[in-house]
Amino acid sequence: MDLKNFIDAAVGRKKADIVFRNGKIINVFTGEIIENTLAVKDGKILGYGAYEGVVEIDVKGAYLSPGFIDAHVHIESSLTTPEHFASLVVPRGTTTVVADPHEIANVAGLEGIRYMLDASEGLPLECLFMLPSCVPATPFENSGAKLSASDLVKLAGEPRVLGLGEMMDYPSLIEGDPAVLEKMQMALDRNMPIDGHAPMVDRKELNAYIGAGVGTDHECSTPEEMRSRLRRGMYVLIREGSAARNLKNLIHGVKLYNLRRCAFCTDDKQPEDILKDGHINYNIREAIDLGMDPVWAVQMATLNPAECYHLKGKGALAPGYDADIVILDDLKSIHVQQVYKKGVLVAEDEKALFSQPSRVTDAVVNTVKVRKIRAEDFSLPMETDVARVIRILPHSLVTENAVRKIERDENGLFKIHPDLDILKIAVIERHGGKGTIGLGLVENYRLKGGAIASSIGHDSHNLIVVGDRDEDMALAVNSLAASGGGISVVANGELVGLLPLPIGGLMSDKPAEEVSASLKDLLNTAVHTLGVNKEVDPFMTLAFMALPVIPELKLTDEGLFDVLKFEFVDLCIK
Ligand code: HPA
Ligand SMILES: [Mn+2]
Repeated sequence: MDLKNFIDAAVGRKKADIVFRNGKIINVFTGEIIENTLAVKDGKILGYGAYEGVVEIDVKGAYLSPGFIDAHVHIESSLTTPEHFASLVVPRGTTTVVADPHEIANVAGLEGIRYMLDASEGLPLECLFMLPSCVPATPFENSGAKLSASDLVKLAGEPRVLGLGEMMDYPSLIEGDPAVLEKMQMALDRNMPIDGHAPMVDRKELNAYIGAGVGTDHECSTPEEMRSRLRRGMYVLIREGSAARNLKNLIHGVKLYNLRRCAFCTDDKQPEDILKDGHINYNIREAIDLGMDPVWAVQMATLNPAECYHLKGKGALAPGYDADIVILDDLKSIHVQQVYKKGVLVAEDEKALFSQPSRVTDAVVNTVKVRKIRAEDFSLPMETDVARVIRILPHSLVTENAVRKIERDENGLFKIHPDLDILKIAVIERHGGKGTIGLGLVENYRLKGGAIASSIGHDSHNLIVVGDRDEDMALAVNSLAASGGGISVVANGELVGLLPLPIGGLMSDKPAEEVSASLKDLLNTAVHTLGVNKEVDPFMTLAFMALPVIPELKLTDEGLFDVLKFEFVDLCIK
């Protein structure tokens, strides 16, 4: 910033670049809403007062808010590249995100993270990154990369790298695992923030976890869990996404005294949910609808995450701060009229005024490396007719470890029974490694007469397929492998739906609206042609079926995993 220019404009010796007149300015430092003129110079806020500007904008009584900040997001979960993700969220008021690229990192390692840095360069959405601390998420799966402290440190100096990403392997941290402590030390030595992920951890283990340097948690699901973290000085990121929705349960846990340590995040939000409901503006609106003071809600989306991640000059409309400004109709609808990024108009009436095509590198395409899968790969010999079945729960990432009687054919192989809602599920290693295939059984998905496959399988992103016909399962997998990854639907031997996700097997290079429309078509096909249970999001459910850190029973490419016992278990019960 040119100091002389700023000072001349601030004292009025020179004109401001832009002046916003007749606005209600939301002051997140004092909680006031101040009717005044707001002035901007060289992309910075000059402040309030009787300014004249080269450009004068009469906002006619609208509210002026600092740009919204998503405190924790996996951009890849939007199924779109950073360029198209920006076009999706900026018009809804989000001007900065703190992103954890562990999805693409599990597929393409450091080159995957570099891709996210390059693809987000120069966008009106400021994408700041946390280095993924758990790649792979656990030792019980085969990912496309393994990242140690000596790997991560190579990116620690990047200007838009903030800190260390969600420390999901909290058992190893609490046990003092040397490799985990080395990653922690790398961040601590650089005074970098460290994100947490520690559902149900409490008491002395939580003291150890926080005292070692972990500063945030977005996995709280109850006010008690929230309180236990706030009491220990942690920031609590209240999550409202497509997969996990904790806002309603937690928002009343935000009190005047702990407000400053509370922020909003989305974690994982699919394009159609962002198009339908919004992004961080949705979190703000929901909080206000549930009775929260509007300025509190705005502060949780602006100043608090900025302070949490040491984002100097962000999160408020104050002298010298970035002119990231969101113009709102009112403090009820939180409808966004216009968005300014560093003083430049970048969105109006929920439409982006910029367009940056996807910039893709070789490191993140052709990442599905798997042999041709055959129907017989899914034949399932069963020693007994009692099995451990993954029972899917509606609108949840948690599954139940159910014991069920199953049918076997004359050769002792698992046989689909028309009256039993028990399907085969498989996880296939696809990074060109061991080619391992984990086989299991799943209940309450309710698919009939086909198969669904996906290359989104948190966090190792191996291929996941569910079905009641082996040939269709093979066709579903081979179809998405041929498109470099994606989501495929097969019914009665025919491929009836395919959403290519050629970037890492996770993201499309197409605009969000197109991706959303394709996903909606696939969803309709899954429900209406294959009869998949409407209560479960067929693709999101599959996406988390291989994540062995969320209870109770999950499946990785190495086999069936009891998350509570934290060990592999047999499919058959003898
Ligand atoms: N979202 C995406 N990836 C994850 C999550 C999550 O909530 N938890 C562990 N890996
Ligand atoms: Mn993930």
